[in-house]
Amino acid sequence: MKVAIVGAGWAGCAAAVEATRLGHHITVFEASRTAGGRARRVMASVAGLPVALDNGQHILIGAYAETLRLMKELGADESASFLRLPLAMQFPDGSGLKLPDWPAPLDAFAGILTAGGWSWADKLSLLKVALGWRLGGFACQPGQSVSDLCRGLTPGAMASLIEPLCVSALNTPAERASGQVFLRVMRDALFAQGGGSNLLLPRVDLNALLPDAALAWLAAHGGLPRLGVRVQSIAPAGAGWTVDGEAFDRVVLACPPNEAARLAQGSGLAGDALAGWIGQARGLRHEALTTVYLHASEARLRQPMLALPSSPAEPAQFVFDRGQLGGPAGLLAFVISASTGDGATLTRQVLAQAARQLGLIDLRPVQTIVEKRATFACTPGLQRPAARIAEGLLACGDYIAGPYPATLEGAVRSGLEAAAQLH
Ligand SMILES: O=c1ccn([C@@H]2O[C@H](COP(=O)(O)OP(=O)(O)O[C@H]3O[C@@H]([C@H](O)CO)[C@H](O)[C@H]3O)[C@@H](O)[C@H]2O)c(=O)[nH]1
Repeated sequence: MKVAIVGAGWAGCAAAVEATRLGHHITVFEASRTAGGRARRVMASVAGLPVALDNGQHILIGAYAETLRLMKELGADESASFLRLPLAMQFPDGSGLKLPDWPAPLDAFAGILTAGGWSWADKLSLLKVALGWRLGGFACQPGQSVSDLCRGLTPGAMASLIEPLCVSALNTPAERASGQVFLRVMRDALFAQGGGSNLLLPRVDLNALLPDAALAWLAAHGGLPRLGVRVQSIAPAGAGWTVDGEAFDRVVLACPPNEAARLAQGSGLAGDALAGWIGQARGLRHEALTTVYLHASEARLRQPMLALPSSPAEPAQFVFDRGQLGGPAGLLAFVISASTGDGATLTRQVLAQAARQLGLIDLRPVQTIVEKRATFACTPGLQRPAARIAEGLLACGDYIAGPYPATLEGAVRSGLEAAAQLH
């Protein structure tokens, strides 16, 4: 079939590659001049030299099987692309969780028992709550928040593990984050088999991880990536659809939910199902994510990634040493998940946080990137739109109904699923 894919973020790239592999003829329409969407390369300059940053620091975990499989299929070498480490969430003073390289779930239990800086009350409360989640099959009521799930935990265990894990994985603070989705992440991150809990820290920029290879693969397999083309309208036409007047058998909307809703609404189709889909897509709330890049040539962290104690005045929850991850020495990426406020204020706050918590007083701002609609707010009981919008019209993206929060794996899986539904 002749298929149009609107959007070349990670979901659109996955859909396009998989659909081509299944024998369809693909045209990708991407509004921007580059692929990657909300997980893309941004060029900057450090000490007068060009350097590739990311619009947001991302990490993957070993359980992201579909993303890793697709990257491999596109020719990526995992060890060149990522630094793979056992799961650790350690703070600058060395406190926090570090899993030994043991089989799950022994690694998680041993990691909790040996965590530095935690009191016995913290450890026992975590073991008890984690055991309860495991015995309950990592399930809870849809309306429960992460804070609801953690009522038995000490404030120390909340502050040093659950809150940073929750805000980094769901980009939503624990008190308003979905307990169901969080438990799925915990199951995969802390109790997965075969290296599933490993952290995969990118050594290359986000475009080099997947989107560039996907577009090159598509071009080599007869696909037509059209960059810099923002689709204005789609419309049903016989058994198929048109995209800006051009005929296709099927259309996959791989653009963000508000844009997918714009195109679906403008298609002229009517009906309760379509109105319901548009309502759900437009009803999603979003969370921002800010990455503050700072540099000082002699700055080096004790580990490539550290958790940071955070508060409204010291907003970064994590810092990554890009110098240990293939970037220039001394380049640090401070991540503020679920961020609020403007870039200038956040940069000032992070400079002060880095000086106080890391003793780094010579850091200079490189670039601050505020992604205002970085992810959907992953709240309890959230009804996410389905992949099928109407006959012959599908959607994919990190926001489509699925077990994961807004992650690269969620986006990729949704793209693969849309391709599988093309019949
Ligand atoms: O009219 C339009 C509007 C937008 N686009 C392009 O669509 C692309 C959408 O990609 P993206 O927003 O990146 O969404 P996707 O679901 O593929 O993947 C994201 O999920 C997150 C994940 O949640 C972790 O943060 C990840 O960052 C992304 O991979 C985009 O390129 C728009 O320019 C269009 O073509 N036409």
